[in-house]
Amino acid sequence: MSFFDVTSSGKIINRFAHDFSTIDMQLPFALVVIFLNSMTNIMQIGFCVAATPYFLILIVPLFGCYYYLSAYYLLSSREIKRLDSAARSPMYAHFGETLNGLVTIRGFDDMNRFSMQATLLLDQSQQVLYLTNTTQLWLGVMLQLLNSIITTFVALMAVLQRNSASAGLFAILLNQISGFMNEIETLMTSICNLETTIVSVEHVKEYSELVPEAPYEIPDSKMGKSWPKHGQIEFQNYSTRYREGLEPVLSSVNLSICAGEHIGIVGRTGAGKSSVNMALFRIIEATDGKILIDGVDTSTLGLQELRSCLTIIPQDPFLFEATIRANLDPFDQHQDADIWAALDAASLKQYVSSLPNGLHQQVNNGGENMSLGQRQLVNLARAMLNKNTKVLCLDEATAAIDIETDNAIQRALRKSFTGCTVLTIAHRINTILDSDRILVLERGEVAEFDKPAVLLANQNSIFYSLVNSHDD
Ligand SMILES: Nc1ncnc2c1ncn2[C@@H]1O[C@H](COP(=O)(O)OP(=O)(O)OP(=O)(O)O)[C@@H](O)[C@H]1O
Repeated sequence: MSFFDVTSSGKIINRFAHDFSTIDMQLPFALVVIFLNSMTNIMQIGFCVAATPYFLILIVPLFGCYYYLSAYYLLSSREIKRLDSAARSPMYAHFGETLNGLVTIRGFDDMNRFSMQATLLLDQSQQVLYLTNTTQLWLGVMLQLLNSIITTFVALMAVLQRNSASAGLFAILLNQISGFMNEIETLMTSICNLETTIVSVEHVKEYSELVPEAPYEIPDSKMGKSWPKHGQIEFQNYSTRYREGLEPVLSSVNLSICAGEHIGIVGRTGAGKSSVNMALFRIIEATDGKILIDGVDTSTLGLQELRSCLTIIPQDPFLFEATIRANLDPFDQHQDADIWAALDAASLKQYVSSLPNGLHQQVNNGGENMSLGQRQLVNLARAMLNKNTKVLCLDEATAAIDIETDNAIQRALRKSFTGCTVLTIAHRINTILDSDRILVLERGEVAEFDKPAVLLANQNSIFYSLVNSHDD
């Protein structure tokens, strides 16, 4: 995930669009042109040398000049290619962001600003094309200059050798030299193109060497489908951070959560509440210590095995571009009756029944055609369908829902997930007051962890002050 944190979407689109198209379309073409032109050049040089051995005198300085010119040209063209790639990324990123935010942009009547910015970014990316064309023109002019010098040299030789060589032979030689120059020019441009297209190969290679997540599957894993049986969670001296070089977001956390316990997690913004879920699902890996679920160290499991056994309703509800049914049951494992029951428990039955296509109503990309609250409820219903889960994480899952529906959902959650270990990050503190224990986090450390009544009895506790500040 740290890769996506630090890499813009425009940069990724650029790699998959521009760099791949360069490798697919230009690279093979450049290779073929280089091969064909080299063969033609060798034959032409052979012919010229056979016609007059004086041509050999020209070859060494000629290649010296070509070498110097191509090295000089390549220095700039390589950098220009990099600039070209860098100038395209903001354009792609802007385009993607505009598509995602179309509704908001139209809502704020800000179309002009976005279209002007798009034009500006397009212009900026085209400026580099101008540089590419001018450097190529420069190379063409220099090569033509060399061509004229050599042609003049051969013509001079023809005058000097007018008594010993035939005019016809020199006419053929001059003709060959002009052809040779054209071929050399194409060859050099192709070598330079090859060098610059290699930058795209470099880019793709860089991505192919990124360090991947931990293995999805561990061969011969002995966990089986019944794990976890109880849902007991233990953090042992656990520390983690989002990326190398950043401060830890959880430090030396020691917690023991019993099977079936309901834990409310509170703390100020940025205290590390969501990071607990990230750590449980191994979206971020431990820098120290470990997490045990039913006595099994989660770092020894395959990611697929671990994540499919836990259930989360995240802060940002995620919906696929598919029907409501496919969103609730992506692997088509449940009967319609179970899906309706889950929708009923999540207070969504009435809404889905009122839709023209019911369960088969299409959901737009990211759930754009639903309100945030409805998206959260669909996520909730999806979790409720997964009755076998033993660990449920709720990350401010009902933040966008009105209080009445929230209360109904809290009741439904308790009913649907009896016997499950539930970790709830609460937006409304009253929804976690009846938890078995409350975990208060402060700057990534466990500040308090006890029964709500015990924490509320202590007027100096952070939880006490949080509850009272909410009452205000
Ligand atoms: N993707 C990320 N990359 C780097 N740092 C991050 C990332 N996500 C969160 N953090 C940092 O980690 C710390 C803990 O964040 P976390 O989201 O766990 O806090 P939180 O208590 O859930 O906050 P909130 O109540 O606002 O959701 C914060 O300082 C935050 O800036």
